Amino acid sequence: MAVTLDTLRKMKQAGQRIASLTAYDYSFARLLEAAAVDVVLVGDSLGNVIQGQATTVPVTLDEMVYHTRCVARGLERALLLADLPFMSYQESPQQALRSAGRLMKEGLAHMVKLEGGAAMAPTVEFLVERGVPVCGHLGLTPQSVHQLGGYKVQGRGEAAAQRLRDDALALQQAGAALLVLEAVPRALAAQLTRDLAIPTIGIGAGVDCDGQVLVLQDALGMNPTPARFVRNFLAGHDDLGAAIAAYVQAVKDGSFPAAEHGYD
Ligand SMILES: Nc1nc(=O)c2c([nH]1)NC[C@@H]1CN(c3ccc(C(=O)N[C@@H](CCC(=O)O)C(=O)O)cc3)CN21
Ligand SMILES: CC(C)C(=O)C(=O)O
Ligand SMILES: [Mg+2]
Repeated sequence: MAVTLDTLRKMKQAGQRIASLTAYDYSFARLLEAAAVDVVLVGDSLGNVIQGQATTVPVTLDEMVYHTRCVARGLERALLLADLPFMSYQESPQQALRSAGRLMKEGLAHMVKLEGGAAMAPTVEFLVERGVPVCGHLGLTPQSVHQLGGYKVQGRGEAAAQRLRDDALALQQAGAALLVLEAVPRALAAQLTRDLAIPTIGIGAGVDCDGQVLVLQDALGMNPTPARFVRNFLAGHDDLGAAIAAYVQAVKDGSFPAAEHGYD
């Protein structure tokens, strides 16, 4: 049975963890599908791992559409989530709707993800009211790297934690159906996950999120300078399919992430 927004909601309620990985092409999409990955994300991290760029900032909407369409051809059950790239949605709700429309009509995405908090809530509401499922992304938002001053943990300290809580509630209130939490302290992510009705997907946010996501190349040991939250799942496995199945299993049984993959 296909994974839908309703499936994810019910998984949260039942305490079943959501396994997500990125993919950028048909061949890997098939491998993820075979391993029963629940949510396949065509991330703008393709700027880093496909194009070799330093950040996600230069990634274009045309590039996202192309990779999303490639991935779509390899999927059957998984929910296909695609990132809106930098400056394809920040200008106005109308711009966001046009960009999301391309990811869904040409890329065949089921849902789009955008970075940002309360300031993006009117855009989220505009999309959701017009039939576009939206996933939020809070904490370390890589499109803002030049503003954040690097890839650093977010939400440390009471003021920053309160801002993150307010942002999360604003996104949920606006109709977001899913929320990625990146590089935030474990206790804060746990609290957000408890307080929100919508599922949270963590990356460097501890084991208490409703699901986990990693960049595929990171999970396959291809990152020479991995962040703390990365584990190489290819180690000890004979092929890519077994490595991806091990990731799904570790997310489902709560053995990944371990304490060493998170931030206090
Ligand atoms: N291959 C890849 N994996 C990713 O997870 C990823 C991308 N690319 N591109 C876009 C962003 C950038 N991301 C990053 C990159 C580096 C760190 C990192 O090295 N963090 C350090 C310091 C954290 C701190 O103490 O403040 C770490 O050790 O985790 C985190 C997230 C996450 N995203
Ligand atoms: C790391 C995930 C959450 C992402 O946004 C991406 O791959 O672009
Ligand atoms: Mg992204």
